[in-house]
Amino acid sequence: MKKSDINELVDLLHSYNQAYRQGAPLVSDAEYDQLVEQLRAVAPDHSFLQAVEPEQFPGRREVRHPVPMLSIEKAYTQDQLERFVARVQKEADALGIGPVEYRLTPKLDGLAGRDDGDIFATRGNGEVGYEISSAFAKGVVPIGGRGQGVGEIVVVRSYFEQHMAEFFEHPRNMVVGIVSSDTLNENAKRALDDGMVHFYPYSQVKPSIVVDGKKLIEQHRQLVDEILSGVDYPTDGVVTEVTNEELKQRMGATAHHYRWQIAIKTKGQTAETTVVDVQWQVGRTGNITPVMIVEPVPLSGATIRRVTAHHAGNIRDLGIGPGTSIEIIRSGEVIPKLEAVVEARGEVHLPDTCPSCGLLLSWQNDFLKCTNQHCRAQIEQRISHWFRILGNADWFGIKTIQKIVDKGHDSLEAVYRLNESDFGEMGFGPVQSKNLAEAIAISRTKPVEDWRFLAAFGISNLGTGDSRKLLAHIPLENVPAIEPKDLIDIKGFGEKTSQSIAASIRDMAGTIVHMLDLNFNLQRTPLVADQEAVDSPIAGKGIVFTGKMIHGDRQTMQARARELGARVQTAVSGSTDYLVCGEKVGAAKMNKAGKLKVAILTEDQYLEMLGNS
Ligand SMILES: NC(=O)c1ccc[n+]([C@@H]2O[C@H](COP(=O)([O-])OP(=O)(O)OC[C@H]3O[C@@H](n4cnc5c(N)ncnc54)[C@H](O)[C@@H]3O)[C@@H](O)[C@H]2O)c1
Ligand SMILES: [Zn+2]
Repeated sequence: MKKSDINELVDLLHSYNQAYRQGAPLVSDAEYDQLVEQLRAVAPDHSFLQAVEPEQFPGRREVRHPVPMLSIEKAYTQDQLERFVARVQKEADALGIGPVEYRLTPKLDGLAGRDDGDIFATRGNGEVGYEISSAFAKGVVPIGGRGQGVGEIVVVRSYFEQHMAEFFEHPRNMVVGIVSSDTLNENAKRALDDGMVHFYPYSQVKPSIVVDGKKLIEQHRQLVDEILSGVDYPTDGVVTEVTNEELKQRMGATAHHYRWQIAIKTKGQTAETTVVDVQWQVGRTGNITPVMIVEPVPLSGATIRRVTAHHAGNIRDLGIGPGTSIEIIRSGEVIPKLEAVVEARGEVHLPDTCPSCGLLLSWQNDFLKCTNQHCRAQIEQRISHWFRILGNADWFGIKTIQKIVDKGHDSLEAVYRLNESDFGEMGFGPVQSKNLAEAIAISRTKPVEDWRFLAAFGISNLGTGDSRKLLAHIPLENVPAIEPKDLIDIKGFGEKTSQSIAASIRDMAGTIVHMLDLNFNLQRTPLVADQEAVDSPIAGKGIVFTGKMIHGDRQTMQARARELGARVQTAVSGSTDYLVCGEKVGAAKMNKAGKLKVAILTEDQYLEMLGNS
C-alpha cells in the first residue's frame, strides 16, 4: 500500500470513529474492525494503532484522568489468545509466580466513564475526558453508588429490545445522546425515568469467572457463552485479565492498552429455533428483505423473536417457510441473523407484489426488488437515510417521517419546504413542530462534510467511504452531470460500479441540484488536483486546529486551510503535519503531537507561515 493510501485509510478511520463516538455510526463494528486490522497488516506501527481512539463532547469541561483510561487489545482467533497467555506466562516465570489466574467479565458495550464521586467524566482521548456529571441528575443510575471509579454507561438490554429498539439503532447511540445533549429525547427520557440506564463500575461487573491459562485456552468458547448468557446489557466480547497485582505491575501498558488484559471477540452465540412466519420489509433501494418471525428463543441474554434472512434468495434457495428449523447467530447487533437452515419444512412463499405500493416485484440476482420510484416505503427509508447519514440534526425518526410522508410530503424537496405551522397542521404538538422546523434549519446551517451530504442521497454503490474518494477527484457541483467515464479513472471504482453509480445519480440529479441550491454549510473535501496545484505552504499537509482560536472561529480557519489545499483533520495522527493551537489547549493533544513529531504552531506562527495570505 502506498503512503497516500494509508493516509486515506487512516482519515477514513478517523471519520468513522468520530461518527461512532457521536452516537451515529456510519459502518458496522465488524466493518470498522476489519479496516483497523487492514491497517495493522500494512502499517503495524502506525500511530493510529498506538493510541486510544478519541471521542469529543464539544462544550463540556475537560477533565484530566489520574490514570489513563486505555483501550483493550483484541483476540479474534484462538491463536491470538494462546499468544497472549504465552506472553503472560513468560513474565510470570520471570517473577517466579506459579500458575497465572485470569478473570473473565463481559465487555460492556456502551460509553466508558470515570466517577470519582464528585466529577463524572468520559474517557475522551484516554488522558483527558469530558465532564458529564449531569448524567446522574438526568437519571443514570450509579450501580453500587457514586465514586466507584471506571465503568460503562449501559442500557438494560431486554428493556431496550422491548421498548427502545424501534427508536434507536443501537443502545450506545441512545447513551451518547443522553450524555451529550442538554435536551433529552422523549424516548431516552422514558428509559431514564424507568431506571433502565446504568453506570456499571467494571470492578463490580458480573458474571465474573476466574480460570487458569490452560482452561482459558481449552474452554474459551464455553466460558464466553457462560459469561455472555448471564448478562442483560449489550456486550461486544469478554474481557480477560490477569489477577495478580505484582504481575500486572510488571507487564504495564502501551499507550493503547494494558499488556495484562485482552478482549476475546467471538463470532457470536448461536441458537436453534423454528420459523413461524416470514414478513417482508421494503428498504431504501427497493430491496424487499425477509424478516423471520420465530418461536421466542433465549440467545446471549435476550429473547429473540425476529431474525433477518438478508435477502429473498435465501428464502428461495434454502426453502424457508413456517415450520423450518433454523440456526441463528448474534454478534453484538440487536437483530440476530440467519446462520444456517437445520431442516427445511413448511411452504415457501415469495411475494409477487410490493407490500407497500402493490406493484410487481422483479428479481435482481438474490434480491427481490420493487422498482417503483414512487413507492412509499422506499421514500420513507430514503428520507430517514438522509437525516441519519447527514448526522447533524435530530428528531427525524422513522415514525415521524412516516407521518410526514403520509400527509403527502413525499420527497426531500417537500420536507425542506415545511415550516413550523405546517408541522402543526399535520398533527404534531407545538413543541415537536418547533423542534422539527428547527432541525431542518440546523441541518442546513450546522457544518457537515460534503461526503456525508453526497452519501446521504443513498446513491447505489456510493457509501460514505466511496463518496469521500469521489469528491477528492470531482467537485460536488459536477456530480449531477457525472458520466461513468469520469468515475472509472478513480482508483477502486470498477466499470460496473461506475455505471451503476452514474445511473443512480442520473435518476436523482434533480433532487441533488435542488438540495445544493439550499446552501448547506458544507465542508469541502480537498481535490487531489488542487492539492497538487495549489501553491501554498500547506497544500497536501495534514492540519489539526485545536483550542479556542483568537483570529476568527475555528470553522473559518479550517475552511481557509482547505481552500489552500490542506487536509484538515480533527485528531492528531501519524498523517498530521501541523497542530495549530489557539488558547486553552489540552496537554494530551500537545503530548501526542510531540510524540508523533508533529510541528506545533501558535496561531500567529501559522498565519506568518501563510504569509498572512
Ligand atoms: N462502527 C464504527 O464505526 C466504529 C468506530 C469506532 C470504534 N468502533 C468500535 O469500538 C471498539 C473500539 O473502541 P474502544 O477503544 O472504545 O473500545 P475497546 O473495544 O477497545 O474497549 C475498551 C474499553 O472497554 C471498556 N470495558 C467494557 N467492559 C469492560 C470490563 N468488563 N472491564 C474492563 N473494561 C471494560 C473499557 O472502558 C475500555 O476503555 C471496537 O470494538 C470497534 O468496533 C466502531
Ligand atoms: Zn413498492
